[in-house]
Order: sequence, then structure tokens, then C-alpha cells
Amino acid sequence: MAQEFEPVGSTPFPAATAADVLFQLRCQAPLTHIITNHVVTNFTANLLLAIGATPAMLSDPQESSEFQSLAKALSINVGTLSQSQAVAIRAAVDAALEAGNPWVLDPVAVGPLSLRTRLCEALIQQAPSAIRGNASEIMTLAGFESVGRGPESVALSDDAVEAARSLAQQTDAIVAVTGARDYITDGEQVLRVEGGSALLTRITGAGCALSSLVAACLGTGRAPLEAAASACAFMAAASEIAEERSQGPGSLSVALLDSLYDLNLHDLERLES
Ligand SMILES: Nc1ncnc2c1ncn2[C@@H]1O[C@H](COP(=O)(O)OP(=O)(O)O)[C@@H](O)[C@H]1O
Ligand SMILES: Cc1ncsc1CCOP(=O)(O)O
Ligand SMILES: [Mg+2]
Repeated sequence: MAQEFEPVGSTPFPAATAADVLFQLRCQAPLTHIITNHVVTNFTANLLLAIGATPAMLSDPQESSEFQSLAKALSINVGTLSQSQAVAIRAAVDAALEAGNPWVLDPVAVGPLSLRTRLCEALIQQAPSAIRGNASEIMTLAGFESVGRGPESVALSDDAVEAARSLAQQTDAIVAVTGARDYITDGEQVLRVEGGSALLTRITGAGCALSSLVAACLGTGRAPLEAAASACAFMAAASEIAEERSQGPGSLSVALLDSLYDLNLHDLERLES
């Protein structure tokens, strides 16, 4: 349920636009190449399939490069990065740019760890279409002061809006900073998605899967700001319904797949009330 809160400069994202992107997503089922961490691979693939996208998890450097001629979008996540995965990520991003495909970065736990931090700093110079992270990650990547605690945020998304805007201006990417409220910005306009379920923080992979859902929405060819905000709205609406149907984190993650499967305009409109 939406709260009485109007952060200066942000506007609520309309349900009707999200429903339109959902329709396009289901019509096109965009093939989305995902290089992600080994904690969330299965959950991410199931989540994309449930809503109607087509995930493909490939991580060999040569195949990652070749696959971009087939895929519509690429999702990169550094959650369990290794030196060899970094090679595949670089190959895939180069190929995505070559093919003209949109690509999304999820900078999991960027900051305290050098391998992923150096890679993320290099990747944001490579024209990502969107960057999705929690408040700590977005603040760190934007060069704002922040203390991270591994993959979990220690900051509020409400306090990371300026960092998100700054990062968007630095990179020309859409930046989505998520948390109790999600903010999605192109550096000027800031859209807001409210609602959802705090129980999402009690299962692993909600943020990672959301980043891949952003990539799938971008793969429809929709304008990146609307595509990224739509993915956030899908997760918020579906998790709100899933929480009502579940008893805790275990049943929530199953109920989330079910509610994404039959998500509709009516569900998305609940976020506005
Ligand atoms: N307190 C909360 N209430 C409702 N939804 C939340 C809350 N915290 C996070 N979420 C949602 O959980 C998903 C993952 O976001 P987040 O926790 O910020 O990412 P990460 O898992 O990368 O840390 C997003 O859809 C976000 O809106
Ligand atoms: C627990 C964990 N450890 C490394 S990656 C990862 C998953 C993080 O998932 P999310 O960022 O979606 O919470
Ligand atoms: Mg994360």
C-alpha cells in the first residue's frame, strides 16, 4: 500500500504505462542473456519465465560474445565474481554494444572488494543502458560516501536519490535505486515506485532478479526509463500480492512466481491507491 510521502522532485510511475510494458514483454518474450551470481541463477531464470520473458544463462567468454547476436538484452551481476567470469562479462558487454543491445549492471557489494569494484568502475564507462542497485551500492558507485555490508544495503533509498541522479548524469544510464521505495532516474526526471513487500529482504536474489527483469523490459525496445520503472512496478505489485498469499520467506518466493505469472493492470493499479 502506498504511503503518504512525496519526496521533492519525484513523481509516481503510472500503472497504465507499466501495464503497457507488461503487454509488450509478454508478446515479445525477449531473449535475455544473464551473467549472474551462482546464488540466484535459478531464482532469476524462474522469475523471468514466470512473467513471460526468456532467460538464458551463458557464461563461457566465447559463447557470451556469440550469443549477443541472438539476444535482445544483457544483464550483468557481479555478486560472485571471479577473474574468469570477469573475462566473460567483458566479452559479453563488448558484443552487446556491437550488436546494439541494451545492457544492465547490478553492482552487488561494490566498494569494499577490489576485483568487483575495479570491474564495475570500468563497466560504467561502457554505456550501460541501466544500473540497478540498493542504496549503498548506488551511493558508492556514484562516489558518495556510503558503508556497505556485503550484498545488503545499510542506507535508505530515500537518502540515495541524489546519488542515483548523479550516477545517471555521469554514465548516461538509467539508474534505479531500490529499497522500501524505488527511484528510477535518467539524471533529470525521477520516477517513484512504492509498495511491495519488506519480506523481499528476507529472501536472497530479489534485487538480482529485478536487475535481470529490467534487462528483459529493455529488450522489448521500450524507452529505458519506462522499461526500468516498469520492472520495479512488476516486482512491487507481485510481491505485495505474494505476501498476502504466504506465511513467510519460503512461501513468499513461490507465491512471487505465481503472482508474476498472472500479474495484470488491476494488480499494478493497487500500487497507486
Ligand atoms: N522495506 C521494503 N519494503 C518493500 N520492498 C522492498 C523493501 N526493501 C527492498 N524492497 C524491494 O526488494 C527488491 C530488492 O531491492 P533491494 O533490497 O534494494 O536490492 P538488493 O537485494 O540488491 O539489496 C526491490 O523490488 C525493492 O523494491
Ligand atoms: C548472498 C549473496 N552473496 C553473494 S551474491 C548474493 C546474492 C545477493 O542477492 P541480492 O542482491 O538480490 O539480495
Ligand atoms: Mg543486490
